[in-house]
Amino acid sequence: MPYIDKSGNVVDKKPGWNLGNGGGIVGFFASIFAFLIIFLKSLFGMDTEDRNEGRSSSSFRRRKKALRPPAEIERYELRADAWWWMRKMGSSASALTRSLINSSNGETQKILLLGCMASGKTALCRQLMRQSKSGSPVLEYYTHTIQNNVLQIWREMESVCALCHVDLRNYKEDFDIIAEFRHREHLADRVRTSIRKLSKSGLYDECSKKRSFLPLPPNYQYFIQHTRRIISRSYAVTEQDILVSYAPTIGFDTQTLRLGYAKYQLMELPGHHIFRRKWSDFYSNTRVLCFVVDLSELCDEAFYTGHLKNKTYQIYNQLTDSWQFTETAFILLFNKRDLFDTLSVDFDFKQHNPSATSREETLSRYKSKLIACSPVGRSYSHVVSLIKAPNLGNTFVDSLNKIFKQNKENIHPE
Ligand SMILES: Nc1nc2c(ncn2[C@@H]2O[C@H](COP(=O)(O)OP(=O)(O)OP(=O)(O)O)[C@@H](O)[C@H]2O)c(=O)[nH]1
Ligand SMILES: [Mg+2]
Repeated sequence: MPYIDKSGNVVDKKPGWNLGNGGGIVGFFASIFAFLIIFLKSLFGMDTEDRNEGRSSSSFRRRKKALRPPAEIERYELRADAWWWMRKMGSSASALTRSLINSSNGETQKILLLGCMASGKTALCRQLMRQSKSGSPVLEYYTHTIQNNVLQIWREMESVCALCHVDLRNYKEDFDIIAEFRHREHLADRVRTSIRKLSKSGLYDECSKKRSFLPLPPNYQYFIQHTRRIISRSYAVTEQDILVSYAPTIGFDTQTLRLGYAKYQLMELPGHHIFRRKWSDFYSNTRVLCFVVDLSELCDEAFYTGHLKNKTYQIYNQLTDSWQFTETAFILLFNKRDLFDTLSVDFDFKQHNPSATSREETLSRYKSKLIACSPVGRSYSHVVSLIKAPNLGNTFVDSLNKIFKQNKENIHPE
């Protein structure tokens, strides 16, 4: 269209950028793009508080930097992020759990794993991940953990020998060497030599003749039997080593579990009482709560008269009473059946409970007590040995299928 410029001449086009015929369209999209950038920046660059106070996103970034998590948390990307959210949101983790659940097109369901310390939550994750081939373990990390388990057992053997009145005078120097050693990345040669000497000494056999079960870290029989292989220079981690190893979970751990076409977010929280205070921050949006019970506690005097008395029951009872789990399905896993079978042979149940008729009866009474406080119609229970559970995947999936099928039927009644 002809256009008259400032000097009065008739020109073909309006002065400015010559964008051709498509200029209008490009300009239109450019302005939409710019608008989108500004909109997204205001959405993610500043939080509500910052927007209200009109602070710039750079001041927000500076604040975020000041809230950096400690180095040990930063090593795990997801944990660092979660840690930051917890701090930012005043310790409420609901945003994090929402983001976990909403990931992958809303298909991911959150499964919360809870239970007392060393009950077997990590073992459950390991088995499920292994059987579903959802991920592979970081072997280097496990080498360190497993060697540390062995080191710990031989350190504690010194006090076990004293307890069992076994003469250890010839090995005092070796016990001192391993007691002083701080295990960082590799075992020192002198430590390998001392542990090897102790494992050949026969001290363990003498102690186990005097007491059928020794006060040593979990699965000590396995580690004692495999000591020489595990401390050797050419040690290669095996799947069984990983399953029996123990390193208390710190913070929290999440894994994505794939079972068939379904995807689940497994979230394990540590069982130590210090961390249990923080459990409730992670309750929201839990579809399934899997509570792991350590059956070997039944063969411990502390279960009847000491610190373990009613502990697991009370924790589970509180969970089932929580308003945040009114729609949550419960899976109760009675774990360490193998250990219960071994320990219960020599354990005098009658001494602690005169009405106990047999070990099986004690076990079933304990199960009934916990099942009785589980919510009706949405609870499932299984007795398992998580370290020897070739069909765990199927058992677990069975319960999950029932839970999700029921949920579907409730949402879409036919
Ligand atoms: N014998 C036996 N040991 C088991 C079984 N399940 C777990 N364990 C062992 O018990 C120890 C503790 O298991 P974890 O799974 O790490 O315990 P956790 O509940 O995650 O403990 P925290 O992270 O401290 O809360 C490990 O050495 C496991 O190998 C089982 O069925 N039988
Ligand atoms: Mg754990």
